[in-house]
Amino acid sequence: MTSTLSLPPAAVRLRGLVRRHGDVLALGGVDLDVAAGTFTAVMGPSGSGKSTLLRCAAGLDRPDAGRVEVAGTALEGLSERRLTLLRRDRIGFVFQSFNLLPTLTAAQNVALPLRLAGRRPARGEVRAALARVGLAGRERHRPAELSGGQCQRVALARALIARPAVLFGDEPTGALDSTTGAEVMDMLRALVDEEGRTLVMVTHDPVAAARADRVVFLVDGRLAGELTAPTPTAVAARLAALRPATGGARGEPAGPTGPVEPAGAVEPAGAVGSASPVGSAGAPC
Ligand SMILES: Nc1ncnc2c1ncn2[C@@H]1O[C@H](COP(=O)(O)OP(=O)(O)OP(=O)(O)O)[C@@H](O)[C@H]1O
Repeated sequence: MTSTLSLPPAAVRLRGLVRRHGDVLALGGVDLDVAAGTFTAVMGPSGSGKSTLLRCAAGLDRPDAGRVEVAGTALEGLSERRLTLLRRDRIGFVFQSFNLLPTLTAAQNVALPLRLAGRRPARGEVRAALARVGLAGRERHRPAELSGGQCQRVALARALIARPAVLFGDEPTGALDSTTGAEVMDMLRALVDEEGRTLVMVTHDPVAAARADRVVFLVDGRLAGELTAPTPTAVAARLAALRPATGGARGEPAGPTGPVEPAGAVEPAGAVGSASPVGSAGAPC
């Protein structure tokens, strides 16, 4: 038996991950391990491949080469059906846009992944999930009756209801004002500290990234270092140091060695918290 096999599996293990979008090399061979029960932030200039990395790691996108393991299960070679089941049962996802179904109440939105799995929620399960994110008493509210921060909390409760092995977040506070975003970050941090959840989050915000245990940096689809025990100042300084090499600040295309196309909005069509592709009828609050 090799020493690798004797180690407990990482919650997420990426090896040699390559993903092309046409002529664009979005990921150029990424190796990354995420330990269970930790909070990892992914940062980098616009177009550096952060969303692509997250989507591949969460089984929402298939890499062209390389290996993805989530909670010890290798994703390559899984049929679409088995991949869908894995996403449904083992992976949670929250996005910048909350993707709540506007005609459903908060409780119905949270229960949706269970319903889609053919499971009736246990008595009190949905109520408890909403209470966990500070929304006790809001069960019957529809998204239009909730603030943006409350909608993101509903999305969070929905992502967690099936108790996924890993929660992925793609700029989960990106649509929120700083105070509300900080509240959501408090909640995410508490999920790791108090419940041992594993969280991997893409963000552009050094303050949000500094809530993580570890920040990994991507440039031109490749890992470009990491920070442990990050502070906002250290994260911002590292980001600033990355930018000259890649041609500019956020929103500018990467430099000559980088991707040749402008960054596209990578909206995860149809994802509703559990990473199951179950329709895209959700609308922001
Ligand atoms: N579906 C797609 N089709 C074509 N090109 C794509 C697609 N998705 C991503 N890309 C390209 O791949 C590269 C990486 O994109 P990605 O969205 O992963 O970067 P990012 O770091 O998340 O960017 P941002 O911070 O702007 O969201 C970019 O050049 C982008 O334009």
